[in-house]
Amino acid sequence: MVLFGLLLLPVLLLLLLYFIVRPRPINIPIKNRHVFITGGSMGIGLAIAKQAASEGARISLLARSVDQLQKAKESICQAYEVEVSIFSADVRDYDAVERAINEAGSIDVLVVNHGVYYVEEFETQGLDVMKTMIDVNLMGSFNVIKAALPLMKDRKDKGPASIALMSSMAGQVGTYGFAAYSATKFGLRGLAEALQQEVLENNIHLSLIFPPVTETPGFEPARKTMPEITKIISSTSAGMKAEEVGKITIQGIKSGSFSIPCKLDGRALVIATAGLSPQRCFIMASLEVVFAGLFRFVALLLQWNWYGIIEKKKITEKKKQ
Ligand SMILES: NC(=O)C1=CN([C@@H]2O[C@H](COP(=O)(O)OP(=O)(O)OC[C@H]3O[C@@H](n4cnc5c(N)ncnc54)[C@H](OP(=O)(O)O)[C@@H]3O)[C@@H](O)[C@H]2O)C=CC1
Ligand SMILES: CCCCCCCCCCCCCCCC(=O)[C@@H](N)CO
Repeated sequence: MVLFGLLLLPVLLLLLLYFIVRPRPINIPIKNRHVFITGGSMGIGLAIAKQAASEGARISLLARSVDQLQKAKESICQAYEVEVSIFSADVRDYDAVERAINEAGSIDVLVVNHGVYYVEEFETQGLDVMKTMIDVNLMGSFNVIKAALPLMKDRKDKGPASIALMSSMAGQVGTYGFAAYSATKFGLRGLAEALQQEVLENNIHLSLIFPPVTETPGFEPARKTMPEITKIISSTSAGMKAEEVGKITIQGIKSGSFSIPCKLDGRALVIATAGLSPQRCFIMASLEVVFAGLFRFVALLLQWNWYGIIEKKKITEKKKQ
């Protein structure tokens, strides 16, 4: 009897969530569709492009450097028989972005991946550097989506479409040395949550990807200048290769996930920071409901650990002075 009761509760929870999760689950096809990737000329963006190409998508890449775009196109065309178009534009320049997108034609999957990161304590980082991150990462994403949305709504096949935004684990938890960067990535979450409510009727589905530190051309210089404390805290989650993040991104987009973690600890972080984000998968929704308290506890343990590290470092720094 007790056993029956114990089994009934989870079954009821699963059943209830199965019916109430909104938006409803969706699958977004990639094959033969037009995938437009900003920051697609290298790093994570190029890895996403290659994964999409391997699944038979038509690819468009946008970035600034024509040289780098050309190289990216060649490396994709060498490996896969797909159409690749390249567009040189700065995401901060709305007119240039609009021209590129209009030329590329109606988009089925828009991956807003471009981004810059300069890691430094708030006090020493210049306002100009902070503004650059906000302009590129945040306003640049607004520019791209603003320019693409009318065309996306007008797409011919009316099949499920995707807007995927590249956030970061630093967009789920504020991280030492990442004040401005974290702000831009947290900002993307607000954008995605709000926009999802507006474009669902157009069969457009939002995704946010949350990678840990990833080996890319852009990360090399960032690692060199990173504060010691940032290195320690960010290594809480092991680093990844761009190719792995590329695969997971396309997989996540296809399965219509709103939040796309990149590893198991990333999945735990999604649960710990679920808030009022949509969750389409009733099984994940059940895990969130059941494990919310436990993961909050783990989060508090992590904060205990991080603040301990910071305190120790500051004491040894003072002794050196
Ligand atoms: N690497 C990491 O550790 C992590 C990265 N991320 C995020 O993933 C995304 C990609 O990062 P990653 O691959 O490392 O970056 P890279 O620096 O390796 O590549 C960045 C890409 O964005 C383009 N880009 C940069 N600025 C602009 C601009 N103003 N206008 C148009 N395109 C631009 C670059 O081309 P060009 O310079 O020619 O314009 C390039 O194609 C970013 O949003 C980043 O924040 C998230 C978590 C971890
Ligand atoms: C409850 C479960 C907790 C799971 C562990 C949480 C670990 C958080 C670590 C934060 C790391 C942030 C790295 C961002 C790197 C980045 O975005 C790059 N652009 C930087 O160069």
